[in-house]
Amino acid sequence: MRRPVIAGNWKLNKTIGESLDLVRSLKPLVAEVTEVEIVVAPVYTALAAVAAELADSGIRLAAQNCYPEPSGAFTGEVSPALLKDAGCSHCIVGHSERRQLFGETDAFINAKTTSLLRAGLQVIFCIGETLEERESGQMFDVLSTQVREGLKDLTAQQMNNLIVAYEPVWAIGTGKTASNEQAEEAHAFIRGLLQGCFDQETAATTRILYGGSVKPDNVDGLMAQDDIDGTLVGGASLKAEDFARIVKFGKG
Ligand SMILES: O=C(CO)COP(=O)(O)O
Repeated sequence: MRRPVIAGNWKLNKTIGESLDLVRSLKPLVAEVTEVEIVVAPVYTALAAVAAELADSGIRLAAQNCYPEPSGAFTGEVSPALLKDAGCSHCIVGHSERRQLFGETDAFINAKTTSLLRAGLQVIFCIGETLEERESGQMFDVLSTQVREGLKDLTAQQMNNLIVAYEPVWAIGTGKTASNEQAEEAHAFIRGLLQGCFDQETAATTRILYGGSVKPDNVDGLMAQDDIDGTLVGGASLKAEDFARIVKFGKG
């Protein structure tokens, strides 16, 4: 049984005060939900304040990025241990915005993933193809490379602390969600890749989230798919009511 995960990636949005307002609104709306792992990812500067606000809730805290080195002359960077110190249990890596805007490679994402796992954090590992890659028939090759290179040298045991997020780049922030069938096809393929890289049990137990224009009105169909174990939500996670509805998927 894979426990569903609904994660909100707030990206570069919200002051500390606005972040606190959002979690204060969210907490009572999802207080009864126990069967879903709920995660929110504010900006770095709001992490510690949000962690304190979440202490009496089951909602978990993620960072949106990290740097793989533990300390040293890396101006402007934040290590996994410092994220843990700020109250994070999770960290997102490999988001397409970081791959595209900041030139992050699979090798760098692999270094971050390894470092986070060593520090005892849960990793939300993002992959996904662009529209051009999909339309030119490269989607499966792209996903395969991202999985193989990004998860290189990890053990099956480490995979217990890793969640994959499939986010087709063409569906992010565009309002164009992948159809249920398109998403399921990619998720089933990714599960097959995990079996090839690790073993059958790892493939069967790893949660694979879908991300890209997830909204209250499309989450139920996505979550009804066999290989979709949760969602990574951008825009709709910035409104407490919308995010709470997504957390309560399938309950109309
Ligand atoms: O990138 C995303 C989550 O990481 C998805 O963003 P949107 O839900 O705004 O499309």
